[in-house]
Amino acid sequence: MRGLWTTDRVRAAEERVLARVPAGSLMRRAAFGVAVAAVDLLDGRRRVGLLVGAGNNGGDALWAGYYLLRRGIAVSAVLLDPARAHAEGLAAFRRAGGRVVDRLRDVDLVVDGIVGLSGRGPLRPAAAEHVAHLDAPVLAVDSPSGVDPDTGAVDGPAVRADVTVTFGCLKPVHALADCGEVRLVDLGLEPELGGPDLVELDLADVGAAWPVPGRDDDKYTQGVTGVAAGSATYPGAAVLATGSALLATSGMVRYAGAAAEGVRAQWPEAICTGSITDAGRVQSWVVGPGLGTGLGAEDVLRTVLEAGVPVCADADAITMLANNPDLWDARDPDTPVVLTPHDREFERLAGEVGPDRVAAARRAAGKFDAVVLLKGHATVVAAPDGRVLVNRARTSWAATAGSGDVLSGLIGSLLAAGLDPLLAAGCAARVHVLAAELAADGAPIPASALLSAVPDAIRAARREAS
Ligand SMILES: NC(=O)C1=CN([C@@H]2O[C@H](COP(=O)(O)OP(=O)(O)OC[C@H]3O[C@@H](n4cnc5c(N)ncnc54)[C@H](OP(=O)(O)O)[C@@H]3O)[C@@H](O)[C@H]2O)[C@@H](O)CC1
Ligand SMILES: Nc1ncnc2c1ncn2[C@@H]1O[C@H](COP(=O)(O)OP(=O)(O)O)[C@@H](O)[C@H]1O
Ligand SMILES: [K+]
Repeated sequence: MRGLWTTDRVRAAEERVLARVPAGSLMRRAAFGVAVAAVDLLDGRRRVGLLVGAGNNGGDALWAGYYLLRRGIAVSAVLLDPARAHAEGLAAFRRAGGRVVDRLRDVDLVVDGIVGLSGRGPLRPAAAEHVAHLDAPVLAVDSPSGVDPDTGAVDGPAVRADVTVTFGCLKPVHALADCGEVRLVDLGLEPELGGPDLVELDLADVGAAWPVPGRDDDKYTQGVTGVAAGSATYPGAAVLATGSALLATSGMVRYAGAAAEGVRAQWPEAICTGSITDAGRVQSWVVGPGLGTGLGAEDVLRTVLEAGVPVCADADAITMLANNPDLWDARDPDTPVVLTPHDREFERLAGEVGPDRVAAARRAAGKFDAVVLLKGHATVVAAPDGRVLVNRARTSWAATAGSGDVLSGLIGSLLAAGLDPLLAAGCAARVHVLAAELAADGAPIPASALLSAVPDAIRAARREAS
């Protein structure tokens, strides 16, 4: 489990540490870490260019330049705002033989010290101009400049980093945006930070939490998942959601709906019925994928919300809740609900997502007293109590029709097994991403292939945990 802290929390912790350590020592430690990473990336090559902004991020870069110069590496620096360049860092850089230049030329590595924790908005034109012409690998100091450190939002020119060296702790940008490989330099900040603002689950956490049958378990004790999905028009969604529930845990899966025949043909082990009213007892419901939004579908959603078991509401269920908020009245207030919108569904339900996806998911989770899993390359899962899990995909192969149906089945099965709804959604998202990666292995895949890779992904997670 990796914690991530927002910049205001980092600053507060830094202030407390700075009060008891010699001035400049934190910056030099940070810069030394940058220099070590730079040497590693240079792999024997010897020319480094620094892009130096107006604040301490630029100071880090200049001090890193100083350490590199002392190792015999040639370092040149562009000062984007010469009058405000970090004075001690610049003096040390010059003393060690560093050259200040107008433009970086013929370098093997670029160190991005344009802006860090105080960065807001895209790169300003002068900085953007330098970044646009880079052709060497980039090491970002603390965070890639132009990417918002608290939200990961990119709204214009930004640095694309191959490696990011950050200090003290991870910040939201490191989980929400592409920072290349992220390396953390210890500054002794940890004891001053308090609980994290966001958490990223490791595969081992997921493996440890994933339910597996014990000695005394049978098909009922592990939780029965109910799937109310699909329609005559969209039977595929039912097949995928039921299948993923079946592959995720060894408990029973019941399917209720108009796609019963198709589901039965594909999954003989699923207990299928044409109507929700005679579905039998379940410990969770997945509702929505391919269900439609007509009156019959509304009745299904109402029945599921009234059932008093945890519900994963996806796709058409979200649209129905957005169009007809009275449907919420059917829900017993103690029933946990996990909503899994993509951006357009989110907008229907709770307004525009905006650049701060974590804030948006938190807002909706509070509003609906539900866990909200906001889909995307970085998936954000927010609980009504403010806890947030983030899960960034390393590839985008999951961006294929039907892959959301697989995700909802995974969540439903974990809810049936009794996992905390936030953890259920977070674990499902992690396994979903891994299944997509394993299935794709470099080539596009349909959602059914992603589904087939779910057992391999769970196996990999459980191996990490053992
Ligand atoms: N605190 C500590 O103990 C330690 C801190 N450390 C380091 O300090 C860094 C934070 O430094 P910081 O607070 O001085 O600001 P920083 O991020 O360098 O920004 C500088 C100025 O840039 C400008 N600017 C803003 N947006 C911009 C944009 N889009 N494009 C271009 N320019 C933009 C804006 O200036 P403005 O022109 O708006 O006045 C802003 O004030 C932190 O990330 C870490 O690297 C480490 O040494 C470890 C110890
Ligand atoms: N660019 C992307 N990178 C990684 N994963 C993505 C990307 N775009 C979408 N996904 C994932 O793919 C799934 C798509 O779900 P959804 O939009 O509901 O599709 P569908 O309704 O067709 O099943 C989600 O889990 C989402 O997080
Ligand atoms: K930077």
